[in-house]
Amino acid sequence: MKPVLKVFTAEAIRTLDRRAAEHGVAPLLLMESAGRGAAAEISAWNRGLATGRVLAVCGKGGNGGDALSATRWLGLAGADVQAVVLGTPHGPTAEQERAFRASFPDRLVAIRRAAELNVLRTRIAEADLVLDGILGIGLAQGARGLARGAIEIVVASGSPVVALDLPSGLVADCGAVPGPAVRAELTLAMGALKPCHLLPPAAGLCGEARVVDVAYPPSVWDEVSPVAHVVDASFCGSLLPRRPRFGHKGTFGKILVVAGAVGMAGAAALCAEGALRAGAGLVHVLCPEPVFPIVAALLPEALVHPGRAADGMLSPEAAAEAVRRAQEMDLVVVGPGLGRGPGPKEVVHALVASGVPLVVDADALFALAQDPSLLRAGHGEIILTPHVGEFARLAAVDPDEAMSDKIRWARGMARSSRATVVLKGPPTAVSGGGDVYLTTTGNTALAHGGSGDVLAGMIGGLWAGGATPLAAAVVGAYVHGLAAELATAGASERAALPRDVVGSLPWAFASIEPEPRRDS
Ligand SMILES: NC(=O)C1=CN([C@@H]2O[C@H](COP(=O)(O)OP(=O)(O)OC[C@H]3O[C@@H](n4cnc5c(N)ncnc54)[C@H](OP(=O)(O)O)[C@@H]3O)[C@@H](O)[C@H]2O)[C@@H](O)CC1
Ligand SMILES: [K+]
Repeated sequence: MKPVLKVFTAEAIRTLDRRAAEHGVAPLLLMESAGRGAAAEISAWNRGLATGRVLAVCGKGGNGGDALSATRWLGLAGADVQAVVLGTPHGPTAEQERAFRASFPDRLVAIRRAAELNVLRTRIAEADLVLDGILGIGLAQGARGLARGAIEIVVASGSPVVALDLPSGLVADCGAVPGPAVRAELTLAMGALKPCHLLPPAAGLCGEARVVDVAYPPSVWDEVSPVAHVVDASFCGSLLPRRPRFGHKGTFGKILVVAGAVGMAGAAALCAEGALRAGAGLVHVLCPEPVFPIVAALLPEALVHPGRAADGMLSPEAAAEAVRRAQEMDLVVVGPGLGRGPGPKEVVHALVASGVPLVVDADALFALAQDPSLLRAGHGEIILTPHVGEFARLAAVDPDEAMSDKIRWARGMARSSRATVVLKGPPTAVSGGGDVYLTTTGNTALAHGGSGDVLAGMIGGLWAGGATPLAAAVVGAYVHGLAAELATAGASERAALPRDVVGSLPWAFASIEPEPRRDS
């Protein structure tokens, strides 16, 4: 079973182009397939706009050539087309310019200097739809010169924009927005998605992203490695641990949740419920004695143990009990609502040093960040589940950098810490140090305190049930997002809470479970 969508860097795309040329497929052939495919996609997306007044804004590079080709095809199908070309095109883009002029004489104007950009302002005011072909994967930093001026005019116009390959001004390989950038309603990624189509904040400028087929010989796809995979329901379904028909609660895994503090009992309960609803057979909770009755009352299915407490948190003396109980379990989820202080720190350190399999979340990540050498020292199998802020603290990196380049950061931390890293979304990036998997399910219902606690529990539940750490992390993140979508079907994302999401998990899992749901 393969993940649906592969994500490629600009460098990988250039390799595809090179390999295609070696197979005798010239750049102009690729460009023409891209342009024609884009025109068909635009027509399917909005026939009204596609047959109205269409203006292509074209750079001198390959992206401009795509726009010229797409616009020529829209014109041949009846649209009223115009093109503005910035600078002097070269290579296949010059061929596209010739072809456009041949079909539509007097409909193409070339701009050579910034002083001439007023022509673009006038044309754009008359257009129903703008095709953005100013810059594509050729941009590695903020746009300069004519291209920058044109981007600013497109942005100021407020016209509906379809971006070819990517909105001009974005850098293909990450989610950073290094300067002025076009905001598109539809982005037509040529051949494959690039990281900028998925990672914020750039992804927010792409609108709907669709992939247009480019005429690469099929075999060249096997010659380049994707930088990430976007997973889907059938892929996640194939990773689900099996549930033998005659299984019992002992078959499906025993988990210890070490969580909770005064004022944060709910975190422990949500985490334990996530574990149970992900299929764990038995879930024990070790929480500070003062919150023990609350956690027990919140979740009748869990076995709750009062731990020694100080300042409303587990005390350093609870560490020995945590390790003792952990050794009787398949794995431990530690961190939700644990609090920050000497007790939680001691408990986390003791669990890491004991070598038990661990899902490390929330305040346990904080404790780890106080002493990152713990992760470099010997430890058992670990899944780290940081949000961007927790990741930034752990990796000593700027949060914006971690967010916009999370594919690279998730893989890097997985390698340096020998852990499975779940860098939470949107999208969530999961890596065990090799391939990176992106889950794009979910919505803003997950932006409520308590969501992460549910996810950490789910990942523990899947892992204890027999999934590999990587599979548990991928499936957990995917299904958690799916449950948020189900919880908000016909309901508001602002009002759907983590307990609604956790309550939707039976249906979210059902939607990915392969048939038959149980093995005999
Ligand atoms: N096989 C193919 O050919 C296929 C190509 N395809 C299409 O081609 C696109 C890639 O084409 P590309 O490589 O020509 O890059 P592209 O994004 O058009 O920009 C190049 C221009 O940008 C300029 N420039 C650079 N930095 C800049 C800056 N900071 N600020 C301002 N300008 C800057 C640079 O100027 P220069 O530095 O040369 O003066 C150069 O003129 C790709 O995204 C896809 O759409 C697909 O159809 C598939 C087949
Ligand atoms: K573009």
